[in-house]
Amino acid sequence: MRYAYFGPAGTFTEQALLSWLATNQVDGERVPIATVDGALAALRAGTVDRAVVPIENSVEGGVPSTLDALSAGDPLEVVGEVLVPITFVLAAAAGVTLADITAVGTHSHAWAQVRGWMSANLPDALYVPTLSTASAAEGLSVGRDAGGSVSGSGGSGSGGSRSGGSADVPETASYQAAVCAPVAATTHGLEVLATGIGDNAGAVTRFVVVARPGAIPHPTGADKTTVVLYQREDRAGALLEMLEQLAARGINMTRLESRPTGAGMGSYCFSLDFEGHVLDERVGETLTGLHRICADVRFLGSYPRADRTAATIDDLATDDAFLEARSWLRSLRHREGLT
Ligand SMILES: O=C(O)C(=O)Cc1ccccc1
Repeated sequence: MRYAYFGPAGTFTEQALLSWLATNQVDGERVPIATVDGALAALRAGTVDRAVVPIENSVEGGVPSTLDALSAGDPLEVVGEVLVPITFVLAAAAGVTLADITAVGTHSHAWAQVRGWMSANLPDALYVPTLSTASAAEGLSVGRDAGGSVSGSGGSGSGGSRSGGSADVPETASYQAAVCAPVAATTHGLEVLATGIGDNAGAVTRFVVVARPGAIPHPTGADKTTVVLYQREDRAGALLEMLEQLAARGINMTRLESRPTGAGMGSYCFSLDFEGHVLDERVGETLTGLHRICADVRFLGSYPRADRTAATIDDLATDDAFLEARSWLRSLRHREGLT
């Protein structure tokens, strides 16, 4: 199976993919793609079988590019999730010291998680955004000068290419250090100037394994479902009405985000994860309720939880409770001679 991942090699996303392959004891070809959009586009185009992308961080919250790319375009479905503890290092070419650093390159989510360390240790350093943490490290590696700009013919930097490699590092990039995973520093022959520079030692990022429709895994009892809800009209209580559909069936929500639809100021959709599988009765009833009251419900998959924590199901929300209630209604109608 071919797995696209948000690359290049050495990203946290590659670590997520490696962890997924090891946990599931499967082999897979790893295909690095420099953007989340690009990885999902390759999946939609059928050049890969799965795509692994970051969706949520315990410090920074949702990853907008992923949420938006899943919400629009040809349908895709999440078939698994992976949790990766995040440890950042500050890496630079050999010989560079903290005193030499005037600018630091990294992914925006990484920068947001090292702000405290930066303001204590490199308060004047400029932030240079890069497509990923590993591409920041790549920009400092052999074949480039110490300023992170392209030397010789290695990479055009002119954009256009969406696949891995160096095309995402602009020729004008100018930074002397990268915030990246320890493995990215090693891969690109960089020296580590500081380790554990994240402001939150327990930071975890959640990655999803995405497939084209038709690959939903069977229920395990410890599953999550992801949907995007579009409200019918902007009016008081619309979000509450949607969430009531979950609450009334005893469903625990694990993520909720509002995202602009792009249709105009104030037009939002809601991206959410909740416990349970589409084959669970309480989830099925919730989805039919949401379908009834929403303008659109985009189903984005049911999949086993990475932490394998079984869903907490109230006695009144078990499959048996729903089936018993449904058979009660059937017999009532039958008794009345209506069916
Ligand atoms: O840039 C990377 O390495 C990624 O995989 C995205 C990311 C960035 C920062 C924290 C977690 C994931």
